[in-house]
Amino acid sequence: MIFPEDFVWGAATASYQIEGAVKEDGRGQSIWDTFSHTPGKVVDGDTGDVACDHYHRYKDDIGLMRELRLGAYRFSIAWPRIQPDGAGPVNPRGLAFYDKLVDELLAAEISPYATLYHWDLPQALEDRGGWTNRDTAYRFADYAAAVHDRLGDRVHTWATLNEPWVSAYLGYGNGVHAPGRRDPAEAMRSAHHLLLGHGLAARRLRPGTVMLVVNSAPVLTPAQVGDPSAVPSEADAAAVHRIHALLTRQFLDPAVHGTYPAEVLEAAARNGGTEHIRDGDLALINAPIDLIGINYYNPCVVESGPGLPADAAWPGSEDVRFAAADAPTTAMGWPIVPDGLSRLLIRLSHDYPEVGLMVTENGAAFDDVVENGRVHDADRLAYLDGHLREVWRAVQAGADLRGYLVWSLLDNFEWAEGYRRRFGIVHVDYPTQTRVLKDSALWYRDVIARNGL
Ligand SMILES: N=[N+]=NCCCCNC(=O)[C@@H]1[C@H]2[C@H](O)[C@@H](O)[C@H](O)[C@@H](CO)[C@@H]12
Repeated sequence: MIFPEDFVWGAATASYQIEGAVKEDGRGQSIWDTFSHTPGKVVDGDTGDVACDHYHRYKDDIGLMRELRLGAYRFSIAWPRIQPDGAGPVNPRGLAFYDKLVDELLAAEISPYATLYHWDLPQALEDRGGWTNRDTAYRFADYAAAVHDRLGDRVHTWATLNEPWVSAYLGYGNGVHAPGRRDPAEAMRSAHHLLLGHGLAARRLRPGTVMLVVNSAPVLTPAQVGDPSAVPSEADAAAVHRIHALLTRQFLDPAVHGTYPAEVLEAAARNGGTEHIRDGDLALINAPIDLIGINYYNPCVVESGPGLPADAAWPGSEDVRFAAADAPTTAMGWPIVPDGLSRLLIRLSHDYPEVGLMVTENGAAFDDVVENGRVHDADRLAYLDGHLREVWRAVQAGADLRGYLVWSLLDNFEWAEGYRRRFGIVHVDYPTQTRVLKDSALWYRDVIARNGL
């Protein structure tokens, strides 16, 4: 299975998950600093205070990327390093870190892909309402412009947001993520303002290549997981349609087509109203973009039935029951369904033919053991192999798929799960900060070398 000649192979990380140095060089506090230091929010009371100490070790980490022959490295920029209070003058020492990071990547012949927002909102903006406050969208656009002014001569691929669904519905809906608020109306307002920020920022990142990165999944009934030809009941088909609208179309329809699905407008009307959606907003959100970044881990399995009554993560899903998949699971409890990725990519390439696609995250957490300086992570290697075969199938089926970025380069701070969940193809021993290439990394290096499986 050989991929197109210009297919991009890479890896992805995010600032709060790997950098550490949370008080260094003028960095301001983010909502994840606040959240992780709030007792009970993160497993084992873990925080991103040190993480992988990438802020100080980035040159060695880029050396590992070069050893793996990565063509691209997707990282995120910590807004609180650039504008400690989320607005106003740029902090030169904060920007200087990313300036050096980019130069080191280019010297290693690795293309820098920068994500502007991977969840570490400046706390000062949250103190003024965060993403429930429309003004935050405008602050985000100013921040994006300031970073692009400095790095845009060398960074040519930009992601505005990482997974606005997670930011809105886990941050403001069920409170599992920072800032830990639990209000479905606030979650829906936040989703809209995140999209507004995306649209405003996208216009200020040209002439770069601009993408919106979403967590997406094929929404399937239990029967469809193993049998794509299974025909759902009318009620189950309605449940599938609704969740696909809430999870994926809520973000891609506005961004690519300048429209909201009726299901989203109805859910908003029943959860706080739609006053926050002002005339002209959809035109602002619908800024031209080049790529959709797809973060895929597992399918979303649903059927009709009593919904999760107070689950503010899914307002508008009252008559949908989330079901288990008949499949093995990763250490996160997420079902392993490789063909879910090809089914998703082919569906999205049909629904949004105007834009290209890139797999911007795909990977798996499994418990790792270091033995004799090696990590034989056969489960992770099998997960990646199986999913890459599906990526290849999607390309063969005609999807305009530009590349694949594995999540993640390094074991890192896995949000509310802390450090106990390891997604890296490179093992990190946190007490010593020693890096070890796992078997999956050695395998991935060979995949890149032969441009295929
Ligand atoms: N209800 N519910 N649904 C929960 C769906 C959440 C899916 N999680 C992701 O996609 C996150 C993405 C993130 O970019 C990265 O920063 C995370 O480390 C990985 C691994 O967790 C994935």
